Amino acid sequence: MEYSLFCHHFYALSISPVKKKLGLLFIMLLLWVYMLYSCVGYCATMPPSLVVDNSNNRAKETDFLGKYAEAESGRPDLVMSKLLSRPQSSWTDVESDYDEPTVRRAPRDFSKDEVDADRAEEWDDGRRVSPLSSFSNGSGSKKLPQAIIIGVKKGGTRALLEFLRVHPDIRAVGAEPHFFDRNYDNGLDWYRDLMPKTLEGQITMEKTPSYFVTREAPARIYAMSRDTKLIVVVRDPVTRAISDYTQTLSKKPDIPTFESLTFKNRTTGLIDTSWSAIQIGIYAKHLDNWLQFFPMSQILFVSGERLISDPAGELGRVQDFLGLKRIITDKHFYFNQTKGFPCLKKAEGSSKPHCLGKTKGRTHPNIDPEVVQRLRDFYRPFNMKFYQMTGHNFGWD
Ligand SMILES: Nc1ncnc2c1ncn2[C@@H]1O[C@H](COP(=O)(O)OS(=O)(=O)O)[C@@H](OP(=O)(O)O)[C@H]1O
Repeated sequence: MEYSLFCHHFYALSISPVKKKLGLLFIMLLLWVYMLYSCVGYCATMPPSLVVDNSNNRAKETDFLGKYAEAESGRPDLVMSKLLSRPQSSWTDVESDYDEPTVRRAPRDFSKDEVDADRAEEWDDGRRVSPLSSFSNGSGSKKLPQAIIIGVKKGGTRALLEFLRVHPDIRAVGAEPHFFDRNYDNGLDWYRDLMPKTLEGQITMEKTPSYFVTREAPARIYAMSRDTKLIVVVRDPVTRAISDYTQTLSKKPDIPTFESLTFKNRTTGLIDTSWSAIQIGIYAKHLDNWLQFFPMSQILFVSGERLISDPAGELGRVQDFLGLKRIITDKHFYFNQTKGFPCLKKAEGSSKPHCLGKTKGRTHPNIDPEVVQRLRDFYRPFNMKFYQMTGHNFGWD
């Protein structure tokens, strides 16, 4: 009897309007908390706006430069003049996506404004960080990068960064900051703010392939930290040039043929070295610029070809160079027949296989073999010099 009375009361209470409202409120609260949670997570993964008021940063930067010049009593004038000069690419205007209106552009440069779109697509490839992982990213602090992939454009830099991100001791910014070429005036605080948070012992990284051909980049990186480790992914300069051209062609189908752009004068066979696609591949010249500031031991050259044929092997060298345990091994890769490239079995922050996007691994147009041969002849002495400088034969000849 008592039992049935209790049951009756309990039943009445459990379906009472008050209980129902409370239940509804509780669900709404849960939903609200989840939405807030998601929003925080999303915001935490957004890169800070590239358009900032940098007046404050500028002051800090000047202060930093002053301190730097004092400390660098060896060659402060050289460093200061390099640091304070306007960004320019080495040699002539090598990087085509540079959009500073005061900087002269190479006359036959067709790739203006195209590169970031390419990279943004690659970065925003559906592997958005979940709210949960954003919360786990809450600890730690943002640091300036200790290692940077400085080049080369179309070398395989995105593949290398995406592979490295699998390592638990590497945290990298996905988008290209272009700090040491285009955004230097924004100051180091701006740059640091772009970086993901890291815990003690984790390495912060970024990649901006145009640094390798930017005259001011070595001095500026040196000024940030002379201990910065530099990584350059190099690829056969002829294939690299064709890859570069293919990218431009995909955005601007009306540009002249590769063959006509290659020569200043087709009859004399004079190569147009003012064309950025050609100029970037003269690695020895650009490297010279870096060696004014960094010892060879601080620069690692990754073979773009081997990054495709043996990604684990190249990643092993990179992990050693960064002083990290070899965690990324051949177990992390599989060869995707459809893509025609190695892909990750599990990408960072995901349990799914991951190949790079469609802007990586494009089909190249057929180029007149005579022109290809002429380019091979053109690059040979520069390649030899580069092999000598690096002590490594990349086998392009
Ligand atoms: N695993 C994997 N998947 C896809 N693509 C790969 C991979 N490894 C290297 N590559 C080569 O990377 C080339 C693009 O180089 P980058 O990422 O340095 O280009 S960019 O400068 O950032 O635009 C790209 O050049 P193209 O083949 O000419 O498109 C690829 O050949």
